[in-house]
Amino acid sequence: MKETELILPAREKKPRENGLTILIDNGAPLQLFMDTIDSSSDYIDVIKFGWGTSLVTTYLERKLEYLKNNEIDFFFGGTLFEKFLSQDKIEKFYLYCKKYKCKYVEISNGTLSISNHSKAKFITDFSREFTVFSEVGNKDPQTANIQDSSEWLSNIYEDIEAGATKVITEARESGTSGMCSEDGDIRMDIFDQLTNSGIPFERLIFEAPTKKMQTFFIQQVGPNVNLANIALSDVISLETLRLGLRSDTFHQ
Ligand SMILES: O=C(O)[C@H](CS(=O)(=O)O)OP(=O)(O)O
Repeated sequence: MKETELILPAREKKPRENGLTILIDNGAPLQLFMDTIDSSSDYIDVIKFGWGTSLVTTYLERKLEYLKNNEIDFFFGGTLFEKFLSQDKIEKFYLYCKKYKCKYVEISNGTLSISNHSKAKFITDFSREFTVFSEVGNKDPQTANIQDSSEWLSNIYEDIEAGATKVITEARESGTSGMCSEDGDIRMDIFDQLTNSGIPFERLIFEAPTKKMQTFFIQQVGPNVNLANIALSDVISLETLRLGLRSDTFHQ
């Protein structure tokens, strides 16, 4: 960032624990991927290869090499974990993560119908060898709608207890389920419950694919809120929101 006399919010330098920006790669072409990193690596902490895209991505190894050279971490989307689990092949998922030298693993139950308790057992198992990001919330809007805020809270506690380093709140790539209503509004019952719970925000990562969601979390939690499912094209835009350099958060 350029030096000026402006007074702006402090941001931890990388590698940081708070204020993480986690991008979602939904299968971007290699050149676009590398250009994004070249232009903005100071503002990218982790890249998630969304759902099962890592299986289909031709240049996965080259992307991983590029991330390593730029000190950016990565993980595979939780849906991939769920896919292996649905076919009773968790050992193969473990080997897949080892093969690609993953440091992080996402453990979720947003699509596959397993209890949070079962999910928590996998969190414990995987946390012996990986840093686990768990995910809470359902991808199906109808199922998500009937998950009340106390269920969210107890699931988050259970995940942390089981060994999750941070817990991701579901919103999908579209921001239309999990912690969001179908029209993209954040469910305030869940957010308020989280705020009142005393769980440090550092332990949470909010999926926030839209500017509206990013603005909300920056306003409510602060510039160093952890945000995920950020599009490759939104890195600089998000950083300016964090810094109060855009109208939406100008008066923070
Ligand atoms: O949970 C997510 O945010 C993503 C993306 S989407 O829900 O498929 O749009 O899934 P994941 O498997 O965690 O990448």
